[in-house]
Amino acid sequence: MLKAITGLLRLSWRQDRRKMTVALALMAGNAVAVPLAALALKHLTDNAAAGRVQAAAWSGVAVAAAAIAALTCAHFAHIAYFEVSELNVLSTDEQLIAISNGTAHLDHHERPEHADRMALAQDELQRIGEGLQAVLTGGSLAVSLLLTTVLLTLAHPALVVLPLLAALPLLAGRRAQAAADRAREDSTVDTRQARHLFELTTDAASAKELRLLGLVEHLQQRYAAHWRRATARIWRGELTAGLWRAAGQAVFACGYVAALVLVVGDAVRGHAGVGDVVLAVVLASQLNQQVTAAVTITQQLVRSGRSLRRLDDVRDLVRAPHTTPGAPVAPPARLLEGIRLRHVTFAYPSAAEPVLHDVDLLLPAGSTVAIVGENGAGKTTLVKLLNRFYEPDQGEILVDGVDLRHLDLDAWRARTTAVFQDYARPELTARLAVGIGDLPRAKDDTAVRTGLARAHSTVTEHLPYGLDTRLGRGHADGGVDVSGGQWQQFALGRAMMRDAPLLMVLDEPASALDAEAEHRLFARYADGAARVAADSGGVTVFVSHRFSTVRAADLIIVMGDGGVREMGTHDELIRLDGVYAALYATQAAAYR
Ligand SMILES: Nc1ncnc2c1ncn2[C@@H]1O[C@H](COP(=O)(O)OP(=O)(O)OP(=O)(O)O)[C@@H](O)[C@H]1O
Repeated sequence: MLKAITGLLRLSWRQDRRKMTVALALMAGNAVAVPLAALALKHLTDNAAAGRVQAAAWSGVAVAAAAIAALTCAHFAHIAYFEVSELNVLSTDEQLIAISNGTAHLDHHERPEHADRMALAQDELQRIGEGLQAVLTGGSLAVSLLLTTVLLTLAHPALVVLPLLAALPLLAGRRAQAAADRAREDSTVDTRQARHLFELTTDAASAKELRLLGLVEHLQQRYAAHWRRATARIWRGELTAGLWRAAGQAVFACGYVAALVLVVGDAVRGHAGVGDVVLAVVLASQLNQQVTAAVTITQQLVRSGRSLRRLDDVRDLVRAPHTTPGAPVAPPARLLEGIRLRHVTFAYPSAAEPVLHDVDLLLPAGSTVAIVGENGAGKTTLVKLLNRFYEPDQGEILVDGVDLRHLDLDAWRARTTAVFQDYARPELTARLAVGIGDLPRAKDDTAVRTGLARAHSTVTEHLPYGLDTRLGRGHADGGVDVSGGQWQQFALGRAMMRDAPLLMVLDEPASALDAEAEHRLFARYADGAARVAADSGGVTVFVSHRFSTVRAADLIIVMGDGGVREMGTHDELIRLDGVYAALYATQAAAYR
């Protein structure tokens, strides 16, 4: 908890020192004012009982002043730290984004725990705003408690025990919070499943399939089952937490009653004045409120500490950034030989079996290479290795003879471009949705139009405001919903923004098009690729399931059984009469 407090204070101090100083001063004022009001009340009572009118009047003024200070200081402090709290939320969100994207690796994104931890961190970090309030109120409470203890001891030495008893509800409160948090955590898998099912059943993309397959009721039942399981777990956790809290409060309540009996007894025996009784009654009831508040504050602090630790949980999954052995080498201006995979073996970090085993091949400079193979054969994995999202466990990838691991990663990425199956759908203007393919020229209309022309796309011509059209529904002034095929064209345009890439990956970039349209696209694209290849010797890698498209490639790689099964031109592979020839014949027959 101490780490959470210092972490939150450091974070807030960085946001705005002036506002933090004001807030700290006002909270200190609040801390002192509350017990002082009780002390002033004791004097008021004693003076009134002794008939000292003027002194009683001054004591009355002191009571009023302390009471007003207690009320207003906390209020104005809140105004001072509110903005800092909001900035804290922004700052932790930014940290989360930075951590999640802080490595060139991809594996954390592809692990289910990452989605879980991100969802949890995102949810909980929204509440980090209350963390600062908890720290300041907690600090103020600690000072108040200290003063209250001193004053109580002055009223009767035995009353020093009372604040110690206050520790029990605090400890019980921590146990309670831990139980509630554990239950929440245990239910995240169910909550995530329920959320996914909710999205699936309300998403326009799946609506058709769900109706046709008659799945709606089934999915609804599964959604309800997950939700019920999650809710039951959370309820059990909250019940345990409630029992812990009640037990803690009960112990303190017994001490409170005993304290009052003690002081009243003293007064009856004439050892204490009426003012002392008033002081003890007021302080003990203040203490009760302070303890109740302290329990809540402790819970908030534990939660804030946990929220801050969520950042570390996400950070733990994100592997260290790629390191380059030795000084990074700049990628070649022009490819002369090509990209060679030498005995490459690769297994995903979460899997035991390698997806690629001893793959040995050359993607010649300036060529168009098609990769085919059944689902799960490792085609996408191969192109992910070429982009260095992962690194081979054995073997090496050589770019004109230089190990990819020795190349300056940012410089290599700047010379590659790609369209993946799961392309991004950035809800920006049409211009930016394409332009961000080459950030420095993102707003350059000519460059954007060139990108779209290279992708043979006329997608923006059908939009109401051309390049200025806002895509998607997430805009205050309305946006345009575009189809899956149109999003894909934006992704293609984006990939074509960069001039003279050394590697262009098109991983089923035309899956939203029909076979004929894909074939035409690829044929036209191959012309463009030849032009690019003439400039930079760049390699174009095309992943497709459609053999009519594939046949035009300079080199066709057939993947399967964890490696390359066949390799050659279309004619060579047909002559070979192996897997490719058989699959080609099957697809050709289907189209006839
Ligand atoms: N992040 C990952 N973690 C673990 N295993 C993975 C991961 N990504 C893919 N795989 C597994 O690796 C194998 C190859 O996947 P890959 O996506 O490369 O196949 P593919 O040939 O591109 O398939 P498709 O034609 O369906 O796109 C599959 O068995 C897949 O389940």
